[in-house]
Amino acid sequence: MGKDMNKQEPIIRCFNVSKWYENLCALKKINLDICTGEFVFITGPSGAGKSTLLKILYLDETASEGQIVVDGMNLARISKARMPYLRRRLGVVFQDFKLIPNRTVYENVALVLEVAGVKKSLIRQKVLQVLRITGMTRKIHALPPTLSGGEQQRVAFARAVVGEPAIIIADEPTGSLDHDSARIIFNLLVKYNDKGVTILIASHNLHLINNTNRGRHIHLTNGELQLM
Ligand SMILES: Nc1ncnc2c1ncn2[C@@H]1O[C@H](COP(=O)(O)OP(=O)(O)OP(=O)(O)O)[C@@H](O)[C@H]1O
Repeated sequence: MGKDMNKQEPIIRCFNVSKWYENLCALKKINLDICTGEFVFITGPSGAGKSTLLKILYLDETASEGQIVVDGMNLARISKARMPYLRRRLGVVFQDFKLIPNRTVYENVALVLEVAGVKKSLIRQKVLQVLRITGMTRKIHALPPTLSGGEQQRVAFARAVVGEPAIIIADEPTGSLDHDSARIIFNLLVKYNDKGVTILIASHNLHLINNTNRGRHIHLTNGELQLM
């Protein structure tokens, strides 16, 4: 299939997705298609439901109602055996990095591939490659607490992409970073999008959003979706 045709195919589909936390409705009947290779920004005020939507997509939460299909897999019906495969199709970047503090940069990134059973020599090759892309090679033996916030996020980014995901989901990845570090992370997202990776990013950083011609902008308010 040609690249242009590929772009038309939704890699994420949400049909009437709702999420309740007890009496609180965090998402209300969300309908959303995201095509392969798209770059999508989700904005909205605090409490609008951005993280909830992303968590459902990266399997950290389950929807209360509705149907979600990610990369052809219906999340409500996916078998336990297929779950690790789906997780590997997703690279997740968090605002607070979520690195393991007592493991080195190399070990943090390598862990993803070790869990997936990749052989050691290939792990080394892939980890070195993503550390080079993220500019973190010289900190390969450092522990995360000794790194700046921007450096920690670059390691977290390397960890998210080392398994060559089809989709990168980033929840406020630049939220705690200074402007230059935010720009580096944003440029990495753009670089991967250029390779065909689908990007879904929740961000308050209107400066970055407004300074790129890239992407579709989706706005959430009180759990309801508005296409911009
Ligand atoms: N585990 C939870 N239990 C109960 N309520 C929750 C839980 N997680 C989120 N909520 C509530 O759901 C609503 C949506 O929260 P969510 O974190 O998705 O918003 P958000 O748009 O990501 O906000 P922010 O920009 O501040 O991160 C909020 O009212 C929040 O308090």
